Amino acid sequence: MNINSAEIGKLAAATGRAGLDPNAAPKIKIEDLDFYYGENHALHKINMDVPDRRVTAMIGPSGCGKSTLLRVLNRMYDLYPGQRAVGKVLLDGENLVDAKAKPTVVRTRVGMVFQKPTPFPMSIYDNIAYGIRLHERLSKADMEARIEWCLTKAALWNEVKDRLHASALGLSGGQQQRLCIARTIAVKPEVILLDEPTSALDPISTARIEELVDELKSEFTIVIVTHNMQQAARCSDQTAFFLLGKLIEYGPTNDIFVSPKNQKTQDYVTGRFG
Ligand SMILES: Nc1ncnc2c1ncn2[C@@H]1O[C@H](COP(=O)(O)OP(=O)(O)OP(=O)(O)O)[C@@H](O)[C@H]1O
Repeated sequence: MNINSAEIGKLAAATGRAGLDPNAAPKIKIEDLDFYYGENHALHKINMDVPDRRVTAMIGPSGCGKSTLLRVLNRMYDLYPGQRAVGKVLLDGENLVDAKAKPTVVRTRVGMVFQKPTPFPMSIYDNIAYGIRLHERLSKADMEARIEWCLTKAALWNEVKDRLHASALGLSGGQQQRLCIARTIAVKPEVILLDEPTSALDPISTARIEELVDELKSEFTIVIVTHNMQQAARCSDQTAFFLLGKLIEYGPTNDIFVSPKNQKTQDYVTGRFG
């Protein structure tokens, strides 16, 4: 895609951003993180602070390690033998990649939404109740209240409230993705990871998800991987640019798009490579 840097700069500068409190502790502190797929050294000494209740975008060309880093943040790699992380990922000070941290607990605190909507082949209600029941025992009334709460947060309640017991597979792609976001929110995570959440969606559904991200950041810390420069410029407060498994530049989104310090960042955000 040919990207107009002036246009993206305007987008980045125009988005209302609260700015960071320099005294606030980061929600996630990544320290000297390396990651290996067997012999393949995919991430190299990543150091990065993810601010609390802000949107952090990860950008970079295919294969630079964005999804790998996202998968480290909720211990997804544990499901695959031979994959290992070395270093620290501190969530409020607790090292998530330490052997002592339980992956199931980590995944409750750090939820993930994937590229393609992945509803379970069951009702809308059960799609959400399923995850809640793994962690909590709620009365019927409390379960119903929780389901309404998370569907409202995911901007889907009005569209589905009269068909909660219909199959989730009957929803449109954009509605399915909002259901997946509702399902993630339902267990009250602290961090939400979004891996190219709109790449399978049409422009209207994409706009709704972007609005939703903006609303959700008042309560959740959000990390989004995107190939869409306009989306990163529109949605995020902080942007991290990766190349070949290394973090090249990280800072306020306006700076990354308008006045990057590194020539490689400049080349990427202006569409000169990648
Ligand atoms: N399962 C795997 N086994 C071995 N190497 C892998 C595996 N998954 C990814 N890699 C390698 O790790 C590196 C980073 O890949 P990753 O998927 O994190 O990149 P990415 O930036 O998310 O790319 P894309 O934008 O295409 O999704 C690449 O060199 C890739 O080939």
